[in-house]
Amino acid sequence: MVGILTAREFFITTMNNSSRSLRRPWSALCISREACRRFRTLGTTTSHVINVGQLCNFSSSDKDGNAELIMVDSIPTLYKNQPLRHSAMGADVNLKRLVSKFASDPSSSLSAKNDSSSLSGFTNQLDGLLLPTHFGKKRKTAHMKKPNFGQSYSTSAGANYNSYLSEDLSKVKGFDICFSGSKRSDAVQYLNAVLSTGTCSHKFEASKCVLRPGMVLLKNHLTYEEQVEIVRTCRTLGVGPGGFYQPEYKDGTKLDLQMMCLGLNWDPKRLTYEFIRSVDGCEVPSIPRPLFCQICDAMANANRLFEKEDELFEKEGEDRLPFLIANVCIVNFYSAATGRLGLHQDCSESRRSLNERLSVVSFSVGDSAEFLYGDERDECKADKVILESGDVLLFGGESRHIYHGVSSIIPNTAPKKLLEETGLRPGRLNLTFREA
Ligand SMILES: O=C(O)CCC(=O)C(=O)O
Ligand SMILES: [Fe+2]
Repeated sequence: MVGILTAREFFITTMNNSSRSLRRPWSALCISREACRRFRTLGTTTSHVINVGQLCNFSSSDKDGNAELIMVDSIPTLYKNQPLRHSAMGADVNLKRLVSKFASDPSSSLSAKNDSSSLSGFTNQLDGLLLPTHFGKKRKTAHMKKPNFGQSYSTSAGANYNSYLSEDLSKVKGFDICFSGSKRSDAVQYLNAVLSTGTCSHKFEASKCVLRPGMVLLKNHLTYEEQVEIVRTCRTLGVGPGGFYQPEYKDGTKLDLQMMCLGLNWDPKRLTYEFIRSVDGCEVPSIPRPLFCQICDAMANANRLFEKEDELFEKEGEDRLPFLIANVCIVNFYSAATGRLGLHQDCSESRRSLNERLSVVSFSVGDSAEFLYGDERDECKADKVILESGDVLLFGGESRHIYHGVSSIIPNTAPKKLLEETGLRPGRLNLTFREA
């Protein structure tokens, strides 16, 4: 039940009370920490304001209990008090339309008339409103060739490439998830060799399935363009301050992956979240706005699936995925050779987030992973699913506290086109979003 408007400094999200986990109708204007600070000092005209961590929600509802898009004064009056009349899952579509209109309407750019001087700092941030390019865009079916698992190639470039598979990433300083320069051309040469073998299979039908109550896998949910953008964004952030590093637990054991956190930092030594990264004192980069749209889209899609099941089996909807307002994104890069993550529960989040069993949303990009999940910390008893590039996995509600982990990365399984276009190293990028 969500629509989202991405601008440079804020986004809008609405839900209605058919989202049972939420149990109250609301609509919200959520803004970045920086804008939020300004907002707090401004006051608003909305019925009530709730502060959730670094986000502000402004909420109200119409008499039917549906969400109403309430704009605060700094937002153009154009859509003020326009009720979103919709039933259940139509909300996101309507709001997207509304939001597109809002974003494309020249009269919606904030005029000085409406602005008190104290608002101008914030309203400046609304200039150049941008809708993410993937909004409402039709999914393209990619026809890409893909090698069989474990296939080996005997070109000299192939040999080079395979040697990167066993590269010891702990020695890489300022870790770059992508190749550049001559390494990149070697990799491309290798990929061309792979593509010309003709042994690759097609894939990429978007599909979805409920793996267990509260756990949904959206196959090939992220478009190819989104995957490219995710690699590029993570690469840029990853080489900067607060970027990728190889973390370790309290006992000094290193994790078999490179990690970077966005929004808040997760400290594997203390198993808590922090604003400043204790390992090196770096500030934590923000979560890039387009990712919020993708999370919301995935949540809405997953819950739609539950709704269908409910209709089919006349159930009451207790399997739904409680909605999160993500303020943390943990980005892991697993090398194809050694990347793994033992079975664990995600339990560093706040008591509220855990008690309400708010969903964790996970994006996979690059090589496929063998993902294990189950009720016990026992790999033998765990179920296994392959997560491929573009897949989105959600677990919340009844499945929020499952044990899960990555037993291995399957080499040579990333979409070749993605590797060619981005230079992504052999391995897998995983982004998990949570509400801390
Ligand atoms: O890589 C994955 O799919 C899982 C990551 C994960 O569980 C975590 O970061 O807590
Ligand atoms: Fe996890």
